[in-house]
Amino acid sequence: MGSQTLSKLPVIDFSKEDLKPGTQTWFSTCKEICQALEEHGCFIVECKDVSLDLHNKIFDAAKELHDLPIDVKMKNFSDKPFRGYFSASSVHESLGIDNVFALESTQNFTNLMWPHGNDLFCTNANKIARTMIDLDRMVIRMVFESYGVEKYYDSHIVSTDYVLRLNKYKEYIEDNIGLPIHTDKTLTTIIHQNHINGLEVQISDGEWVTYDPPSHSSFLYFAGVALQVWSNNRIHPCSHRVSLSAKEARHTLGLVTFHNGVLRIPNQFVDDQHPLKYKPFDHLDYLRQQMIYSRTHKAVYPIEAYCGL
Ligand SMILES: O=C(O)CCC(=O)C(=O)O
Ligand SMILES: [Fe+2]
Repeated sequence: MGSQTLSKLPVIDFSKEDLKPGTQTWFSTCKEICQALEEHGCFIVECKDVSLDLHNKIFDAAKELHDLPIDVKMKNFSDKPFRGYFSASSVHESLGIDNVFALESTQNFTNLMWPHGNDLFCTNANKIARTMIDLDRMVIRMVFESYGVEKYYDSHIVSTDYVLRLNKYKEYIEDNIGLPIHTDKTLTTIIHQNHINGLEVQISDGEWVTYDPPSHSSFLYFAGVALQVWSNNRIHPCSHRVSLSAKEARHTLGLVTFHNGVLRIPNQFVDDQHPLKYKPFDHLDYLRQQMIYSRTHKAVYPIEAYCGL
């Protein structure tokens, strides 16, 4: 953390005092965000909202969670994809707090994991989730304003589901693949990590770049496939992976968002140069079909095959 070298990933500063709707800083930041999403599908955000104390406490709490017995962690079940416990490799484990916008969900999750309660976990998970949701909403608002579709912002937010994932990658032993190369099947993903690097992102010229957060208040923002569909292909998710090399476990928090219902492409994205690329997109159905497809074909279900025109 705290690399002084110039980042190859765009870094967007959200800590400026005058970053308020209508200001010059707001407009220039909106432009930077859309450029970053169109060019790379991701960017680093520097926030001012995460204290070092919260950063440390949430990762202590995440460690305590992952130290629970496996049969307890597996109680974190959901019939919807990407919401409950899963393990993507021999060194990876992930739990999810579904509908994390509601404090009650974090309380229920905490009580499921610790029947005698764990206030420290609940309070800090709720705090970091609120920060990440606010960040996501601000980015989405800026994206909608930039493309001149702000009238759809409120209904879009109402239809967004927020899930907080708590990921652990074991220390490096022999297999260094924490998460294989993928693009996110979400609408958006925000990653916050402890002091162990490992997330690598493929930028637009094909180069793989390690995410080295500038501070404890940094986040990596990713566009998912649903944002690609929504933007009629203006925005593309980028490939990324997690590689392990450290002798210590890597912990990350991921706020993943999904569209609840059918996502339609705003008319503003369609013209002679940009013909309509996709049918209305049912995100949950796509995730379910994607899981079935990947099991039978051992490959990702291409979005064009699912709902391309
Ligand atoms: O944990 C990380 O660093 C990345 C996680 C990720 O890529 C994902 O959950 O899709
Ligand atoms: Fe990812």
